[in-house]
Amino acid sequence: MKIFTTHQTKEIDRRTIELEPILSINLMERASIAMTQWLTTRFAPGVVTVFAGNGNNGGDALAVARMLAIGGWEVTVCMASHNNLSPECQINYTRLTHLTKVKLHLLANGDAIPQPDEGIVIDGLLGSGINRPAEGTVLDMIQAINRLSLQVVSIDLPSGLRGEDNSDVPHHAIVSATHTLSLGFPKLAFLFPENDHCVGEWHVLEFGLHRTTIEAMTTPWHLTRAMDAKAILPARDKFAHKGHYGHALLMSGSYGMMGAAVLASKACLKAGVGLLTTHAPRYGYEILQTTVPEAMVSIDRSDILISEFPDLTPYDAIGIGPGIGLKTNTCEALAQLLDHITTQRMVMDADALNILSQHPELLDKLPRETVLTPHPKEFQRLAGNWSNDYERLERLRAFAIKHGIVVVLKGAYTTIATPEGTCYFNTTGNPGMASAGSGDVLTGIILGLLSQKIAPAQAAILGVYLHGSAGDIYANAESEESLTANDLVRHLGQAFRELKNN
Ligand SMILES: NC(=O)C1=CN([C@@H]2O[C@H](COP(=O)(O)OP(=O)(O)OC[C@H]3O[C@@H](n4cnc5c(N)ncnc54)[C@H](O)[C@@H]3O)[C@@H](O)[C@H]2O)[C@@H](O)CC1
Ligand SMILES: [K+]
Repeated sequence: MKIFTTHQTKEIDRRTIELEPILSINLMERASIAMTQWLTTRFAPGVVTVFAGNGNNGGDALAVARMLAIGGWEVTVCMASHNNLSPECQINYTRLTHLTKVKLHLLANGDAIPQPDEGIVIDGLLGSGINRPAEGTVLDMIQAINRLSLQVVSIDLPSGLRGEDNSDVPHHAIVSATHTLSLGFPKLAFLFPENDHCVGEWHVLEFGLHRTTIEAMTTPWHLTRAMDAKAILPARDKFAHKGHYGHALLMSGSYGMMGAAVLASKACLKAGVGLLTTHAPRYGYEILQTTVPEAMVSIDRSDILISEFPDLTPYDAIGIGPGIGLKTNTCEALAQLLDHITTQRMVMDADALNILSQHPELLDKLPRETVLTPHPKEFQRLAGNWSNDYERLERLRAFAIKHGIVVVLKGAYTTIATPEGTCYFNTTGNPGMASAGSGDVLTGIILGLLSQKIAPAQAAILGVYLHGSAGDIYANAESEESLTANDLVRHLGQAFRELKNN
């Protein structure tokens, strides 16, 4: 699903009005009907306090207020004034004033800001038209809303929040919503951890924007829904043999860190690879042979770390990093590997990424479309610091473009950036997955998918989706708290099935 900028969304609104064609006021009515339907399926009729601004976000709010009043709700509306309204807001203001049972507070008349202690609040003060941090009366209303202990439903955006970059906006100048009803598309800002305090649960409401315009408009930002991940999943051939699904080489483990190699190996096998060879230090031999009997083991000359790599000819894809440590011999083996790799696809994680940040000259040797899977700290070591989430996203895109690689930045809404600078935000997963070994499992899954000749960016998108989905399946059945990396491996089968049946 595409994520557009606020500017693009306005253009889509405009083209819908022109090409459908539909009057702007009627498009607003359609959006307001979609929001009212959402509200009435979620809440029983009761008390609602509506805060409306003077632009089209306020127009939406006034239309929703009218529809709820007609539906039997007890409606109070609060506005700064009824002057300088946008044309659509003016029409909806007039329509609302015909309903005598709606209580209207105009702060310009000296009315106090209502302080309801029951029902729900609708926030339609500011939407995508915000052009400066909120101030004056609007800021007073935002702060009044935030002092209430009621559920707040924001129209399109929590008032005060911009669709993209919010680096100059203080938290106290944004409404803290319980739910945000995003019109047409999600906003980029919803996906940033720094906005978690204000966005609440967000929901995208469709209201019939112009299809062809949406299809033709390009954007670097996408959200991966089940149908997008499913489209990547290749069908399995009835006459396939194990060579069909590729031979993966996993280079993983060191003394005391063999668990990483076990988890990544298991995950790679569960992701459907044909054959797996795990290259590990000598001390890892028995561990791997007993815990992952399906994998072949290639033994390093070193007892305790990886210091070499096997002949690469048989392999379709290589995964390196989980638990390998940062010793000089291992760094040298990695540098050598990068000199010898030919057609193999590659995924690098954990200590392999730390080696890259210690030896940045190696970044130039990465084969095009190598997949790196850093968590934010690892990415910071690779690419430098950032001061806000928007800047972090820009840095991620720039880094992927500069080095011609696929970067998987892990976290809530794990973001996959391609060498072309396109970003895919994942929608599965839960906080229970921020635990030891979770990353090793992801590396194994992506390695398994790469071996099956799925293109690197697609393998990353699908792998991240399945990994999160396995976590969600477990958390729904058990709990987030008890989730361990092994649970992710165990539920990968169900994650595949759910995706196929979707
Ligand atoms: N084509 C349409 O009619 C549609 C518009 N939609 C709604 O329209 C909204 C955008 O409407 P607008 O572009 O009118 O913008 P807004 O309603 O977001 O706000 C614009 C008004 O607020 C003022 N303003 C900006 N920043 C301010 C600040 N910090 N403090 C105080 N006032 C400030 C502006 O000068 C302007 O008067 C969307 O968010 C959505 O809710 C939806 O109804 C969908 C269709
Ligand atoms: K709003």
